[in-house]
Amino acid sequence: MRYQDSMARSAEHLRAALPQMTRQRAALHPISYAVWYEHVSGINPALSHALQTLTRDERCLDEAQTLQLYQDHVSDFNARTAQNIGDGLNRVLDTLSASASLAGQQTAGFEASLQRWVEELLVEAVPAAERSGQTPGQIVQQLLVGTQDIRATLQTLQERLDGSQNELRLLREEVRRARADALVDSLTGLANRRAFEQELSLCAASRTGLRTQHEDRPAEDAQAPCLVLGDIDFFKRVNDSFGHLFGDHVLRAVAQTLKQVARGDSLPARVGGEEFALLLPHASLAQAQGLAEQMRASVAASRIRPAQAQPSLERITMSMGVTQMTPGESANDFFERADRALYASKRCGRNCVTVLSAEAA
Ligand SMILES: Nc1nc2c(ncn2[C@@H]2O[C@H](COP(=O)(O)OP(=O)(O)OP(=O)(O)O)[C@@H](O)[C@H]2O)c(=O)[nH]1
Repeated sequence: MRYQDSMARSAEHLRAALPQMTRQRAALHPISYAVWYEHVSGINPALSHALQTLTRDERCLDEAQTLQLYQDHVSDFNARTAQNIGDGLNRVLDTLSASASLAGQQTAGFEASLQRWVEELLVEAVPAAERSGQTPGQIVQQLLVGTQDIRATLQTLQERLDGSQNELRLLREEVRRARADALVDSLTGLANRRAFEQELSLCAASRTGLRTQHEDRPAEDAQAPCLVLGDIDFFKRVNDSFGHLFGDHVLRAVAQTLKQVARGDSLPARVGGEEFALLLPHASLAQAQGLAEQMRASVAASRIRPAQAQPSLERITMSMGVTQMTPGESANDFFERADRALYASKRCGRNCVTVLSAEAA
């Protein structure tokens, strides 16, 4: 077995790993848990060496580097085990928490028994004094001092257990936050690709079993999942001309616009470097097209500029693709059609919206 640490030791490693993991660009998920767990526990020197090289000079690991480290150095660590580490952490916490509380109860029980013994011993003290040659007062005194010592020790133990429980609560909170962070894009605060894919799968799952009445001609639906994909035009040029930091600023501004366009039940997400999505679980194609057009126009009308006026900067624009899921369609096919619609907009000169229905595809 690869991991032979006790539960207490595992919790210690995870506790050491979490703060380091949260400083990286890569989100927290079972693969990054696996990489950082192996590093902090010191069981994988080759991995530690590679990881330290990549994070030298305060550099942060991104998704691709984390995945590469995992593939290169955590070879016999399969995805299932990785998932177990994430889930297992909570089990470790539960067990530790239960042990701490049980020890607390046992301590209280022991203290009650001790009190009872002391009382019984006091009844026996006079005959015992006769045998030992000590006065009853001396024996009672010894018992009292001994009891106080034990009580003080128990008190210290109880305080330590309380402290541990507090630490466990904090650790649990960190894990909860880390889990939530794993679904959020750290640059824009939008749902990330993972969260988006989860939601997309749910949409597809909710439609399995549905079949079109006319198999050869999928009907448009007034309330089916629709997808709007948007990609910033010539973003490389923006980065190259005004720097990566300004590029990041543009990404945040576009994300903000997407949030404003999103409706109550829709999911705005950043699904790639400069690619965004708006997943609408229940909409008509015309409604999705309307939102895509609103998004395109808002970005084109916005005045996203670097701090110093840059007359050479053209306005930022986006190309958009829109489609609707057909009954029983896979998430992949649905996404690919939206992507084809988006690239049709790029080919048509950018800064426009293309709608591609399954019928037309
Ligand atoms: N600033 C910044 N740039 C990023 C980020 N992620 C990806 N990019 C950049 O996005 C650019 C994408 O460029 P391309 O895929 O060539 O596309 P484009 O220049 O937008 O051209 P078209 O899509 O064809 O209009 C690359 O320069 C990436 O480095 C990020 O998080 N921040």
